[in-house]
Amino acid sequence: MSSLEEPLGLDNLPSLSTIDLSRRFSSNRCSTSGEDSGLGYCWIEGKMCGSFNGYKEAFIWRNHKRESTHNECENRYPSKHTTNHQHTSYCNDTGPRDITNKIFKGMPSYVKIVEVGPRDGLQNEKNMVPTSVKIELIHRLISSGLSVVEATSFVSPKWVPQLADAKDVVEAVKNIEGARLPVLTPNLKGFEAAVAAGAKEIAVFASASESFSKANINCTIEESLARYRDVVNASKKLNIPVRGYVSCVVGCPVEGAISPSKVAYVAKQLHEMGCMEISLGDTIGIGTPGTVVPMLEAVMEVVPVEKLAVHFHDTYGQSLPNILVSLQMGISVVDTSVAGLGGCPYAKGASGNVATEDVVYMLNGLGIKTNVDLRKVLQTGDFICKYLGRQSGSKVAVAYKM
Ligand SMILES: CC(C)(COP(=O)([O-])OP(=O)([O-])OC[C@H]1O[C@@H](n2cnc3c(N)ncnc32)[C@H](O)[C@@H]1OP(=O)([O-])[O-])[C@@H](O)C(=O)NCCC(=O)NCCSC(=O)C[C@@](C)(O)CC(=O)[O-]
Repeated sequence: MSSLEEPLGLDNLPSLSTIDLSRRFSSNRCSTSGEDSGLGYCWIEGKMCGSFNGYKEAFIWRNHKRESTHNECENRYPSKHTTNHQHTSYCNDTGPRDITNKIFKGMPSYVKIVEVGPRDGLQNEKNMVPTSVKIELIHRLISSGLSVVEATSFVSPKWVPQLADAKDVVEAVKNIEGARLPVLTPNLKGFEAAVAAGAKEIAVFASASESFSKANINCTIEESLARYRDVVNASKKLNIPVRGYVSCVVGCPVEGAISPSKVAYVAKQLHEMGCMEISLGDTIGIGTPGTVVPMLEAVMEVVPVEKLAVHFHDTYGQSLPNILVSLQMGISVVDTSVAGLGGCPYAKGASGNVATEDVVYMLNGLGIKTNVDLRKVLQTGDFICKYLGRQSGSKVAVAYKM
């Protein structure tokens, strides 16, 4: 192995001050006078210049269409649905600088990471993970700087025995400060149990696929929405925030492709009933930017972008590009799972969620803040992988260990 191929040690992990310098200054746009390059913030020997465009100025893909009609060049932007489109067909007057600006313009300056490892990550484990290990995992994740850690689910223990200790987990972590610890609840029974245990935030989970809804929660989409209305109404009385999930946003293990309009419909229902955030889950990880972009476009027509989160499973290794296009479309909340743990017991073949370590690494490289300490997440991933006796699903963790 040459020295170039050797993995970086933790002390040498790429950061703004290393990789960004080469990229951000290649266009010579950032000066010490603070000229805003439009690329976001630039670093010169540790000092920031320029400013990041907030997500309010997000680069919404459908605006491209609108913009291009006023534009002198029809081919300026890639067409959203044509797969045979040549992505290099920019106008002659568009230089690399403009292209770079377009790529980075809508990116948020801060991304909230919602860590779902203790719930989505552990719900599919073959062997029961002891409650004490789950509690330790949650503590370590919070110490890594993660401000939202989904702790467990109050679902039927007959359906998901791995999380049958939900009450004990919540009772042990409910007073931890500095982080929010939502739990999943499929119905009022789960909601009441969660509240009794001390949960201060919950999540409900609907599906854009009728078949998956039946397999996962034993009811139709409409029945689930009716249940969730009851749960949200009950939570409003207690001032408990509710997150809403939509699963199978690109495809379903039974039905195959799911149309963006179905996803938009369920997301709108959850939003209108009062869910404060809607997380869009590619449950079986089959999406690519080619399918994720039209799905997000449809949802963004009916739910404000600042209320949206993305939740990718990495079955086909598409999570990072999917997250990147989501950020370009203005989304600033991303669900991840430490060490890439995860999978849904009712979605055969679904592999783990995108690894927290890999997302933090990418966001660090983009100069996007997360407040998450990559070193500590890597150590936390190491802790849980050692316990489970398996290699991490995080590429960054594997590279670091090589
Ligand atoms: C929804 C039910 C309960 C319906 O299950 P059911 O069998 O139709 O419900 P039921 O009302 O007939 O009750 C059956 C038994 O469960 C009990 N029960 C009923 N509710 C609860 C509860 N809340 N907590 C504890 N126990 C409960 C109930 O009391 C009864 O007990 P019994 O009388 O037989 O002893 C069941 O299907 C279930 O628990 N499903 C959850 C499955 C699950 O957690 N799947 C993984 C979620 S991951 C996901 O959806 C995707 C996501 C969010 O990660 C995003 C992505 O990845 O894309």
